[in-house]
Amino acid sequence: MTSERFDVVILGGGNAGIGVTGPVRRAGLSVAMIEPRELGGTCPNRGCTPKKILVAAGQALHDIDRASVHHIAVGKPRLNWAALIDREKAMIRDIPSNLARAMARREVEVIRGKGVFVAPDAIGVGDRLLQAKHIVVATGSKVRALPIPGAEHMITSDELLSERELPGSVIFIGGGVISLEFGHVYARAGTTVSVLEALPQLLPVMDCDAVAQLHAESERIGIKITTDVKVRRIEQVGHRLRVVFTDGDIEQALEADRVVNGAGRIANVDALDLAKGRVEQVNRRIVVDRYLRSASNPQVHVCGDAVPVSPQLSPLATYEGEIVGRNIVDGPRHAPDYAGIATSVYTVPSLAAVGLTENAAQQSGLTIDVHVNDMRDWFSSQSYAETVAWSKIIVDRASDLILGAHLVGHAGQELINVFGLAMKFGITAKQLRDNVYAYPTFSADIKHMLGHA
Ligand SMILES: Cc1cc2nc3c(=O)[nH]c(=O)nc-3n(C[C@H](O)[C@H](O)[C@H](O)COP(=O)(O)OP(=O)(O)OC[C@H]3O[C@@H](n4cnc5c(N)ncnc54)[C@H](O)[C@@H]3O)c2cc1C
Ligand SMILES: NC(=O)c1ccc[n+]([C@@H]2O[C@H](COP(=O)([O-])OP(=O)(O)OC[C@H]3O[C@@H](n4cnc5c(N)ncnc54)[C@H](O)[C@@H]3O)[C@@H](O)[C@H]2O)c1
Repeated sequence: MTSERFDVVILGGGNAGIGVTGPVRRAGLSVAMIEPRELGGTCPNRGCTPKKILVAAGQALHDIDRASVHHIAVGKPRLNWAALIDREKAMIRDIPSNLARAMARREVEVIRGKGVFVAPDAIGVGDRLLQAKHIVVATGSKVRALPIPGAEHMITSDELLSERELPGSVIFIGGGVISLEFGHVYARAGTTVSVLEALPQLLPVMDCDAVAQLHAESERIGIKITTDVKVRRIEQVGHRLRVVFTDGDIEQALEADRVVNGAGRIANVDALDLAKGRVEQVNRRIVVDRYLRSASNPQVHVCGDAVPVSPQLSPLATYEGEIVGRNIVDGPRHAPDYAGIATSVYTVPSLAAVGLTENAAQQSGLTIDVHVNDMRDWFSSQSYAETVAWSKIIVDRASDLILGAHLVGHAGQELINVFGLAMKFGITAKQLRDNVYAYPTFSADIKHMLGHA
């Protein structure tokens, strides 16, 4: 086997891998990208983008449900689920080929297959051997396997985005982002939805008061939520599935047409033969330094969901990819800064957040002001007949800087970026209050969310 030489070999053609290509190609380095599936990876093909198309349908059903508040009489909506899935697939169909053209324009050689380490500076893919000055692990994440009997009966978000038949009932194991986002769409479409969460709180990393708002709203639309449970096993019962779990000492069971593994995703690095690359891992997590390089082999860089220590978010994967690309070009100078990264749970209404939760802010030792508002009786909320409209903004009293913002409803998935911008560029609470906003908009309420100085 003759070896080919590249400056950079990237494993994975998702957001992270593609993010690397900009800086390294601008610097004129030769690049090979290895990808076995659709270019673009999870976000455009099996994640954010197709999911949001279903969420948009859920929003439409919500709006129809609220139509009577505006004195609009509508009949019971009928959702053609198969046609919705077809619309979703049609909308994302061209993304991989568009990205292939973009990679060709950047003169990145895309190689089809799965890459594995064969040496600290070499990757094998099919019958090719690629030697590289820099190797980038951008292989994303995969659903965390659950070690329970009957785990093989579970499906994942991949199937939820593809199945053309709307199930009558679904049990989600795990009360995280994926379960709640799909659970809201399904519940609005008429499916009976149950969520079983191991911890006392849904979305354990989010602000507990914000989660309480979303929890109540999820129950209002009919989702049955049980927290603090231990799932024991899954059994086939005819054409249905039964999930057996314990709630305290009491064994209980729920039955449904489908059971979904929504119990988290882990870095997808266990099939890479990391030992041959001299890449240290602990519990199947690559150990990285602050520049996103392997702690044991600095020729190897890691970005996106494959990084075990940063949130699994699509814009963050692109950002980390760009950081890795810049470090390859400039040497190890650029470390990621995760402050001010806004995120949203795309339920209807959404839960949007940036920065510290109140608990984390309390523990930071800073003196904080916490502005909490139930905004349901504000004019903007009433105009749009919002069912929930809630905000918590946390401000550092000494510097007047925003430490965290948590919004449920009230266009939070858009407004959160204003708070993210403020956090990143040091805009104070006073400056946010002093800004003149277009009126009437949800953004104009930012002034009032911050209370009076
Ligand atoms: C259902 C769902 C919804 C989501 N919604 C959102 C959202 O709304 N907002 C948000 O910010 N994030 C969302 N995410 C998370 C987001 O999709 C990921 O954080 C992001 O796609 C990660 O990008 P990545 O490049 O690190 O990994 P990926 O996009 O997964 O790319 C990794 C690529 O590596 C390839 N690969 C694997 N093994 C090898 C190998 N051995 N050799 C070569 N290539 C290999 C894979 O085929 C894959 O294409 C969602 C995720 C899911 C599952
Ligand atoms: N809107 C978005 O930005 C978005 C959307 C979807 C996914 N994502 C990303 O994908 C990642 C994976 O999503 P996810 O929803 O699978 O994970 P998650 O980490 O959001 O939630 C997993 C949940 O499952 C619970 N859990 C774990 N083991 C369990 C068990 N045995 N029984 C019951 N509950 C259990 C956890 O306590 C947690 O609440 C997220 O962390 C997120 O970063 C982001």
